[in-house]
Amino acid sequence: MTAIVELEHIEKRYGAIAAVNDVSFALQPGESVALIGHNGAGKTTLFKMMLGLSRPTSGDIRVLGDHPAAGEFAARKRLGYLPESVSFNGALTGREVLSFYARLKDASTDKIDSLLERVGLTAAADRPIRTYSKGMRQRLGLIQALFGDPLLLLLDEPTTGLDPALRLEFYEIVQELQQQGATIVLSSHALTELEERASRIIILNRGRMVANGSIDELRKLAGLPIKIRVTVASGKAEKLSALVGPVPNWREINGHLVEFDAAPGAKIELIRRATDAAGPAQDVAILQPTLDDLYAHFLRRHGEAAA
Ligand SMILES: Nc1ncnc2c1ncn2[C@@H]1O[C@H](COP(=O)(O)OP(=O)(O)OP(=O)(O)O)[C@@H](O)[C@H]1O
Repeated sequence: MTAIVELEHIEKRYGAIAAVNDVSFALQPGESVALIGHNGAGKTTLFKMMLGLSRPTSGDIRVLGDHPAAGEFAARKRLGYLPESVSFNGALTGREVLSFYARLKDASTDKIDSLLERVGLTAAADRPIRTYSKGMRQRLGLIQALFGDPLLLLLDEPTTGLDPALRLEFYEIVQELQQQGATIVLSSHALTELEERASRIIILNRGRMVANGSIDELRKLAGLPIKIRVTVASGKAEKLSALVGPVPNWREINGHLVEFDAAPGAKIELIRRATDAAGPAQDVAILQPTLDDLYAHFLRRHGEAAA
C-alpha cells in the first residue's frame, strides 16, 4: 500500500530550539491519527512541514507522493487544512469566503449550501464574518478544508470553540470522510474525545515522538493496571475486601463504590472473586487506562529516559 504521508528522521530547528527532533512515521489511506502533545511539543510545526509551508532542517518528507519541501507540490489541491486559529476577512460573508476557497482549489461550489446546512450556518451564510462567533468561524474553517475531496485532511485543534453537539457533528463529518478513504490527522488537547475515535495515536514530547500506535497497542505497551469498580450494598465493602484479598490501591469511594487496581494478567481472577455468588457485589465495571493515563505514562517514561 502506498503511504499517504512518510516522514523519515525529520528535524526542524529554530536556532537552538529543536521544535521537531528525529521524527519518523508513515500514514496509510483511511487512517485517522491523533497527534497529541503539550503546548510547544511540535504539532503545528509538523503540520506546516506536511503542508510545505516550512522546510525540515534535515530528513525526508513525502506527502501524497510529492516532496513538499522541494517546493513542487502538485497534490496540494487534494489536501485540506484547518489551522489552529482560522482568520477570514471579516467584511466578507460566509458564502463569499467559501466560494473563494472553492475556486482556489478548482472545486465545485455546488456543495456549499449542503455543507453550510450540515454545520448549522445556513441562516448566517449571507452575514459578514465579523458578526460570527468563534465557533461559527471554526465551522466555516472546517468547510473550506473539505473542498476538493481531500485525500489528506490536517486539522490543528479543530474542536476548540465548538459546543458538545457541534463537536459530535464535527466528528461525524470526519468519520464519513475517513470511510471514503481520506487520511485524517488531527491535533487536540481534548484527549477524552479522541480516545475511541482515532485509529492511531502519536504522542510528541518536546519535539520527539514518544509513542505511536492504536490505543490498544499503547495500553499493551504501557502495561498500566486496569481499575475494577465494584458496587456493593451499604456497609459491605469489608466483606468484598475479604473475598478479593490484598490488592493495590484499594479505595472506598462512598458507601456503595469500591475501586482497586488489577495488573493486566490478574483481572479475570479478581473479577471472579469479586463477583462470587455468595458475595456482596451488585455490579462490576472494568476501567481501562484512559488516553490521559497513557499520555502521562509515556511522558513520564520519556522524561526518565532523558534524565
Ligand atoms: N517560527 C518560529 N520561530 C521560532 N520558534 C518557533 C517557531 N515556530 C515554532 N517555534 C517553537 O517550536 C516549538 C514547537 O512549536 P509548535 O507550534 O509546533 O508547538 P505545538 O505542539 O503546536 O503547540 P500548541 O499546542 O501550543 O499549539 C515551540 O518551542 C515553539 O516556540
